[in-house]
Amino acid sequence: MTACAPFPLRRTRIKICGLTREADVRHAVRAGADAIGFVLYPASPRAVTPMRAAELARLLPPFVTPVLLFVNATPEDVQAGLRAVPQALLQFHGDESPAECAAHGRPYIRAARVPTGAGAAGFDLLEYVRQYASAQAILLDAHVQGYGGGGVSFDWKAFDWSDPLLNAGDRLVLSGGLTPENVTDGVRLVRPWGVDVSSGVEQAKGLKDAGLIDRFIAAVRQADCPQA
Ligand SMILES: O=C(O)c1ccccc1N[C@@H]1O[C@H](COP(=O)(O)O)[C@@H](O)[C@H]1O
Repeated sequence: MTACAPFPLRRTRIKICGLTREADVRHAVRAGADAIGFVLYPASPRAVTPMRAAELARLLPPFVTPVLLFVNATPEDVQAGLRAVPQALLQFHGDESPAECAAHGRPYIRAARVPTGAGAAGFDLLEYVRQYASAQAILLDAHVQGYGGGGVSFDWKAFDWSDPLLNAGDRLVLSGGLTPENVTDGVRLVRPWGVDVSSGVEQAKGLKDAGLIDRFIAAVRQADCPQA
């Protein structure tokens, strides 16, 4: 773990997503993850059932948040997830409208799918942030084929992160293709409230790699330390 003197000025929150195994959940928590995501999207290679998400969520100690990820799920499916993991935060990664996201009366994370390459510059992120005013967090993912978890980044330099309207309320979560190698730069540039990673800490889809998790978290902590 990187040491900062006298202490980090901020502590970027870390969510690790797409866990399917007990050992991975235990390791992510020991390593310092703040939130653990379970994918309740049957088409994902990382999908778990609500019952399996509940088994894994039972391993979480206090102050580590379970997150249930959905893609265009029916309200009944979201409710089934919440019955299984009642303390969960919701994450909507599909085409859900603000009203659909808010309909469950629960805090939720809304994933914005930012076009890759030069397309990012044409994406009105400020308008998106305004549209989802009821979201507890706006997660910035790259728009890939499928709905996410693609290990692809968008051009972080396409936006003015110093715009107080964009970064208002400390609710941005940087995601999409983060790895132990690029996350320090991403955090230093965007200064998000949190980061979310799936592919970048995996040995195979749904199977996390303890060494990569350790390196990822150390790299985030490095970004939290004031630069010399
Ligand atoms: O992980 C998935 O399979 C997934 C499926 C559908 C929507 C989102 C999904 N994962 C989320 O995508 C982002 C970026 O992931 P990656 O780090 O680029 O692999 C992240 O929020 C995952 O939680």
